[in-house]
Amino acid sequence: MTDRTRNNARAPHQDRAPLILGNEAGSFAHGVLAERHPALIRQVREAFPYGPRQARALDGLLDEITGDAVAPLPTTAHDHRQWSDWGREHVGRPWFDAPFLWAESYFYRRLLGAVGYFDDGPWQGVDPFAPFKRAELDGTTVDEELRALDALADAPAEERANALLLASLWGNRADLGFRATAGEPAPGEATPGLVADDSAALWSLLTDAAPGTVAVVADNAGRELVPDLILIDHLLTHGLARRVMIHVKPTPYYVSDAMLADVLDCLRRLAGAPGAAGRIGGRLWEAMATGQLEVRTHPFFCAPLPYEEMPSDLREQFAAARLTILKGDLNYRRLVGDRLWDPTTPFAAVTAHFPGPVAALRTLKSDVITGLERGTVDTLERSEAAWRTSGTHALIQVA
Ligand SMILES: O=P(O)(O)OC[C@H]1O[C@](O)(CO)[C@@H](O)[C@@H]1O
Repeated sequence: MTDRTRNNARAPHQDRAPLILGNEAGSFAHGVLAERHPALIRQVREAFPYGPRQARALDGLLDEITGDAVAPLPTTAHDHRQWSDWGREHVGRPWFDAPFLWAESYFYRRLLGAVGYFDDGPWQGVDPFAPFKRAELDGTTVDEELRALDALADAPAEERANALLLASLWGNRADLGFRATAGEPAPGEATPGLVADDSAALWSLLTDAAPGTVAVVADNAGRELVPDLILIDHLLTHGLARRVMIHVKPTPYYVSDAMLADVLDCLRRLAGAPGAAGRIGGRLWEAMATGQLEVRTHPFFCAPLPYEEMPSDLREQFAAARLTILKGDLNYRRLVGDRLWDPTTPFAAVTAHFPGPVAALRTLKSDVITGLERGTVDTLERSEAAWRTSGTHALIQVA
């Protein structure tokens, strides 16, 4: 048992920070529920020639989320019981009054229901976000990013490692959910900056003297997953990890979140590229075949719950890892709790529930933040109003 598994007590700050709800007009959370979700329904409706039943269901969901109370899942749904348990306090009440994390997660579940994702029939398992993910992965930006690997091939190992870590970190900026609202600027247009940088602590946990298993909890597909896979290749080829488990979503979620199909698309994209990228793709393909790289998934990854409430089978997997790398904003919210923390609340305190060493690699795209120095917070507050949510800033935090 590690120190962390023994230290399962609630962080002392846990009960003091309020949960983020969607009902404060002008807040980031309210904007997501009031603007991004309706825009996303319209985009999905246009991206497929859905039949009348699906179109009606999407229109109904649009009406519901913009005015009506939260409706339950149909009793025939495979996960009806689970969601009625999770939604006991929210079903029948306004969408905006629910915790932001719950409302977003349930929205994606309902969207999948509307397009028939779980129903018997030809639309079963058709990812409503696949056209957006595919367009991004096929884009020329990915070509440029892959070509840049050639220049890095001869760089000293440490420089290369840090460049790949930063590429994986900033890959989180390319989140398609951000693009749902027309006219919203793409994240990261301003000068990027790290608000916390524990990269030295991260590397110190990964030693080639006794490499262990590294868990990577992936976030977005495409332009985030490609650099994640490249970083994983670096860990494996330099003996910094004996095995890597990459955890992905079991069903489509938050628009661009990665599933197994997306991992395979990215591997094909890499393997089919010229130069260093192609070699990396070939090695990763082989690593999958030998089990050195393993894709895993779990229903908990689409649950509206913080990691503190993860089930024991997942907890055991993370406890066994030398390091778990959690990618992205949503994983961060679920790691520390979707709460309006004082930004100086220690990251180690709010992640004490996690069963093993954990690193968060995240661009800032929601109000949640912990572990900052007071001076950093003061500078950020003076410099830019939207530093918490615009994706212009990022962090690497380790505990
Ligand atoms: O892909 P990421 O980095 O998890 O970001 C998803 C983010 O999108 C939002 O849901 C808004 O749509 C954020 O609140 C959320 O955390």
